[in-house]
Amino acid sequence: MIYEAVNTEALPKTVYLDNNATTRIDPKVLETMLPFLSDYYGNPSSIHQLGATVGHAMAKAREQVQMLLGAEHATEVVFTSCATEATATAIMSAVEAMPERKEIITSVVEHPATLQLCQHLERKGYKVHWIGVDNKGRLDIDAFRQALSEQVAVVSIMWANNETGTLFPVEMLAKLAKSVGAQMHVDAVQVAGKYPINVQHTDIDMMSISGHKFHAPKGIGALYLRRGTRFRPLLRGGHQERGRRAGTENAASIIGLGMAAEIAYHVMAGENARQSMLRDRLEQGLLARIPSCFVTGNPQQRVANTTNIAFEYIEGEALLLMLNQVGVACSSGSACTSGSLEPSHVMKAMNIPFTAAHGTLRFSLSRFTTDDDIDAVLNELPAIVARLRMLSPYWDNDTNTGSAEMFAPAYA
Ligand SMILES: Cc1ncc(COP(=O)(O)O)c(C=O)c1O
Ligand code: FES
Repeated sequence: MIYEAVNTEALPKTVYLDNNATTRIDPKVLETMLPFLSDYYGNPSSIHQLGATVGHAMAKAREQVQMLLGAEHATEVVFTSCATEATATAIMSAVEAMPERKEIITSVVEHPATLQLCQHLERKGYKVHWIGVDNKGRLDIDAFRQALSEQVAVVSIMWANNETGTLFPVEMLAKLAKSVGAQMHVDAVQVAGKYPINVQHTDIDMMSISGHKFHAPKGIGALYLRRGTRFRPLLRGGHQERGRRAGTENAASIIGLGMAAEIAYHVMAGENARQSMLRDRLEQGLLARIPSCFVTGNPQQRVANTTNIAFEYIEGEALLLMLNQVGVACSSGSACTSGSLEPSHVMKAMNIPFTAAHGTLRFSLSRFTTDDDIDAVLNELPAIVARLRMLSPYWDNDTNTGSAEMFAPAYA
């Protein structure tokens, strides 16, 4: 036997609250894709019927994504392999298209796709203005204004933070960027499909989105590229995507992304109302049942599906493992940083105390989240937190309170 199929029957039923890491593919999306993984295998660049069929389906997908983003033209949508590629394309294009400008503005709470690239460019000699946030995760707008000058090639700021869901006022920031002639790139990965976007009526030049965050497959993304934006491709080669992204297209995933965009567009308003009710019930239920915990980020300005809660004096990793044992999947910090013992860069940037930053859990909902999922967490988590606190050196079981100084008077 060449391969062994995964036995999905063996998978336990999961209460899946990790949708900011990735989402399940919507069955309708999968159904739309399947013919393009079997019968319709032509190359969309070919002249013959088999290729043209794929080309037509991709054109429809481009229009579906155009609609989700509120773009003026479908040709402003460039399909990429993921949002990381879209972001790299946007930032590298801006610095290459305007070589006389040697500065970049970004924030300290970006996803590693942006952070790591900007750190790389810093090592290459670019001046990067790292804009900080306050303890609610709100961007320091004064620092942002001060960093603006005609030396800035690109401003790259996320719309919603993947760990806390906190929204940044990117439309206003885009206006400011435009006033100095800088290009504006927005990482809209955690907003697309969850929050209305109408890019046409903004000064945003470029925007990255990722299919797997809204029920399309992993490994497909798109870059919105406003018509007239000075541009240099990251991948050079064939003429695909009008020369803006070479490489034979991932046709089936593009078609899946289109369908996911169309579904999200239609269900968004209702789902936002439904998910924010579920999210608030989860949040308020946990805050009421568990002492010494608090919500991080800005509850007044955030996407509807996310809550990030710090459970003080215990370890997020231990919480995750124990939740996993009872079939609940969520995450601690962001999936990409969870291999490290350091608290996430987002928690550090908000100055969340050490004893709380280590115990943060992110619950992120989707349109597949049910009332029962919320009940499962409300039923299981209080006892898990209590059990872990009994073992915590920072927790006093007599008074049922914690303290950073209890056993470790000096921690850095
Ligand atoms: C805010 C944000 N930006 C970018 C990415 C990267 O997306 P992709 O996995 O498509 O490269 C993610 C996903 O983890 C994200 O949450
Ligand atoms: S790669 Fe998944 S949260 Fe960043």
